[in-house]
Amino acid sequence: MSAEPSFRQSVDIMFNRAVALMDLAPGLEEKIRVCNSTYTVRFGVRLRGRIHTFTGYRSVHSEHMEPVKGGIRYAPSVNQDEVEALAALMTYKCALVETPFGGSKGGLCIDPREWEADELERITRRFAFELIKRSLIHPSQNVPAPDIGTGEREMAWIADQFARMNPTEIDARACVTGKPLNAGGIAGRVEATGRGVQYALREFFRHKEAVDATRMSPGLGGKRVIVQGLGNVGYHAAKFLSEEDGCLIVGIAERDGAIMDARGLPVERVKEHMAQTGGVRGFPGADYVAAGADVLEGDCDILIPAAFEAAINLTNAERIRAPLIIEAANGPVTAGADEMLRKKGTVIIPDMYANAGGVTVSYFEWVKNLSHIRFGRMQRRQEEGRHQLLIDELERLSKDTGVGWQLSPDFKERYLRGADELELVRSGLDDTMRIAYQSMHSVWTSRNDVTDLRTAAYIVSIGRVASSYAALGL
Ligand SMILES: NC(=O)c1ccc[n+]([C@@H]2O[C@H](COP(=O)([O-])OP(=O)(O)OC[C@H]3O[C@@H](n4cnc5c(N)ncnc54)[C@H](O)[C@@H]3O)[C@@H](O)[C@H]2O)c1
Repeated sequence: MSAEPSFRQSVDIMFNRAVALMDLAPGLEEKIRVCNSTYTVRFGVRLRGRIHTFTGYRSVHSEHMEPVKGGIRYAPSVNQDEVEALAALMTYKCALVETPFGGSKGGLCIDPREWEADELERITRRFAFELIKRSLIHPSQNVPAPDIGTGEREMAWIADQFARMNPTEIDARACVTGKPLNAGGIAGRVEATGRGVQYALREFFRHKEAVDATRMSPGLGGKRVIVQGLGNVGYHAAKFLSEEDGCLIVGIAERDGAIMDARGLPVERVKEHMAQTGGVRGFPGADYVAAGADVLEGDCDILIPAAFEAAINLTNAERIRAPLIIEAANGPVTAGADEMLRKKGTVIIPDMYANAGGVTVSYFEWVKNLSHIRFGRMQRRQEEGRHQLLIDELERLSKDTGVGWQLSPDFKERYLRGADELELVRSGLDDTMRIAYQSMHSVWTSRNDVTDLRTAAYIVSIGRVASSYAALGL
């Protein structure tokens, strides 16, 4: 059995498979594939009576559109290969869901659980300082977002650091997305990636050819799901899926092991248990398995790896039983495992599509910051006016024709209320996930030489990046 390629090589292998089926201008393939630049910084922060040196990265994969976009990850294992792979995936993801960004990604080698909040704030501000002074954080150049180990809190610190260093920049808040609502964030960003996974699955199950390929019944009802990682993405995906009629979360794998319950796990209570105890072990009423990764091989309909890359690899791919895998994490299936699974007939909904909900809503947040107005604030009055006209007309018709019907007060109230920001964000996300799926699906089902969704997704994305280069020049 051959050794696993690195994460970066894995992404390139998948890219090359798609490019072989495309007719790109000579040399363009290489220009699209390579990472434009990666900045490495080592900086010191005085903490706990001594200087601690930290290593961070910000990689820019493609600037065919600017700003470039991609999260900042805090984990001890962060390295250049990883951020470059993640930055490349960002380029393809943004192209697939048509957010007008190039791809980037950053990371800091740190275990955030080892530091107090005030220490993390100092480390984050210092890291942000290094990136801001090189325009690697900037509203029109490079816009980070949360990833593993970071969230709203870190994004608020970064935004504030940028504002302090650029006091006259009116668009300062647009330098980063995933901020808290009261610091320029947008409703629905925290849940966005998990919500996107739910919308992606709903759309997948609407297409007969897709469902047939999994040999499952249509719809999400009755589906048994196993999730790996109950962090931001995994928790929201599991929670929203458990709210779908008849869909059961039968297994959750976390750092400290996994829990199983064929009757369905109550996701919010599991999350509360994790917050109190630090893990899933000891969750009442569920079976506990110490070797958490084994649960990925369990009997289920949908497997959702939502923790980290290479979770499904050459050592376990053959034993994966789920007919459908949706890659909520980035790169959870290695190139070798991907090949094995394709041969077995497992359908994989690829990461660049499956977890694109995050960057989609980040795009909405960035637009909101640049326009300096909450979504729905102006539309609401306008909508109310139009809805009132319709209601008046219906009531007049009812009177004139003598047909005795009336709109219920409850209907009027709901109809007149107008959309709020969360509804607008969710509907924009749903539209995006549907349209992106359809673009991938039509390549998958219309070409005999394309046998999987990942290759189809790459073909759509690479084609769009290539068109940008053709329009702009290099
Ligand atoms: N946050 C986003 O908006 C976003 C967007 C797109 C993609 N992603 C991708 O989704 C994945 C998860 O990101 P996140 O933001 O949810 O991170 P997170 O830090 O919030 O959650 C990660 C979870 O995985 C768990 N975990 C760690 N090691 C594990 C192990 N060995 N087995 C099982 N669980 C383990 C952690 O305990 C944690 O609960 C990453 O690949 C990330 O790049 C995140």
